[in-house]
Amino acid sequence: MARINLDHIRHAYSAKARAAGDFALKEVHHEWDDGGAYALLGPSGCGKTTLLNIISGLLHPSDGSIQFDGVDVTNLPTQARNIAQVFQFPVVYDTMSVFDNLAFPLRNRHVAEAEVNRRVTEILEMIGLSDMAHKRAQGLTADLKQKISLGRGLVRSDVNAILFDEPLTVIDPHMKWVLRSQLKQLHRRSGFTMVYVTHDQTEALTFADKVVVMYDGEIVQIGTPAELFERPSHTFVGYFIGSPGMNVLPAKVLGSHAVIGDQSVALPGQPKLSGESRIELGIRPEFIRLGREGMPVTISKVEDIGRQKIVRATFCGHALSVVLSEDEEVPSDAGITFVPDGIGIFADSWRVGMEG
Ligand SMILES: Nc1ncnc2c1ncn2[C@@H]1O[C@H](COP(=O)(O)OP(=O)(O)OP(=O)(O)O)[C@@H](O)[C@H]1O
Repeated sequence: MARINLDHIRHAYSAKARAAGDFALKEVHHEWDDGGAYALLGPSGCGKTTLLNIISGLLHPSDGSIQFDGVDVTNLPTQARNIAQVFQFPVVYDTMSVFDNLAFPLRNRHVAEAEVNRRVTEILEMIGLSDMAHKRAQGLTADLKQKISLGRGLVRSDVNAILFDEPLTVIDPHMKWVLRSQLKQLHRRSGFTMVYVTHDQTEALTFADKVVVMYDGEIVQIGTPAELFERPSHTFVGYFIGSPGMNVLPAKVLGSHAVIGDQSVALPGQPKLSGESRIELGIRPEFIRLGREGMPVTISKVEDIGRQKIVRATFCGHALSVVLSEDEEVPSDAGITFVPDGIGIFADSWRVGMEG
């Protein structure tokens, strides 16, 4: 396993790139822990695959360098980086049995046959393919073939890292859930450094210890699922993580109050602003209380989603969502209050600190 250092990495697909906007991946400078489970999460086109390909060696970054355990691998091809990869679509040897497909990376490295047997049997068990061990891969369905690809990615125990690029796309929804939990368990048991690309927040939040949220070519936050939920660093994180996402309301700040329309909201401290142009107040729907008192809102819809209700409303002319538990009532003449600790102030999209 290895610690991964991304040292001032940037990438542009055009050699003429100059301005920040020309870079598909803006500067990334981070150290990822040995044995960490990281998910790269973000919408299509935000640069996840570009970053993953730089780690795997499929792509040479325009600037910066990458180290595994302090060894510079920037100029090493994929084969020399000692990594395992699982792609979005299955890569299997059709003429081989399921067992031999998994054994291939081990036999290739001259691992003793007893150890091959032990590892392959363990992984087959984990991915639920023990019964098919001696069946030929040819003719199997796409999701069974993808399980073989996953198994092959997991079978070696001497890799620097395992990289997964949207590996569950072709797996049916129930199996997706099972495999995700098994991958998490395997990570706990094995301590592999794992990097997992996805645009699905459930997949990222269940798999990873640390979620790397990317937006428009930039890493906007690296945090535990709880940190992303409780203290999003950027309005995009607030909006992208959570369902519904964080409410983002244009605001003015006066000392330790925020003014939204004709309403004044007490803040947990005084935001440290320095002349930014766009100020917003962010609050998650879970941190808004709805009752007979408080600031006036106009409710447009109440959605029942089982153990919770989502109330859609308008507050000072802005759309707002509130999450209530199923037994909470929704008064006809409702008012809202914000839980102070759930409030964040964002200047030009980035969270600002507060004093006091
Ligand atoms: N080979 C390429 N040549 C030129 N531009 C590219 C190339 N590959 C990716 N891009 C551009 O770089 C940006 C980042 O793409 P990337 O594939 O890394 O995003 P992504 O987050 O992985 O998206 P997706 O989830 O759709 O795969 C996008 O604007 C994309 O159009």
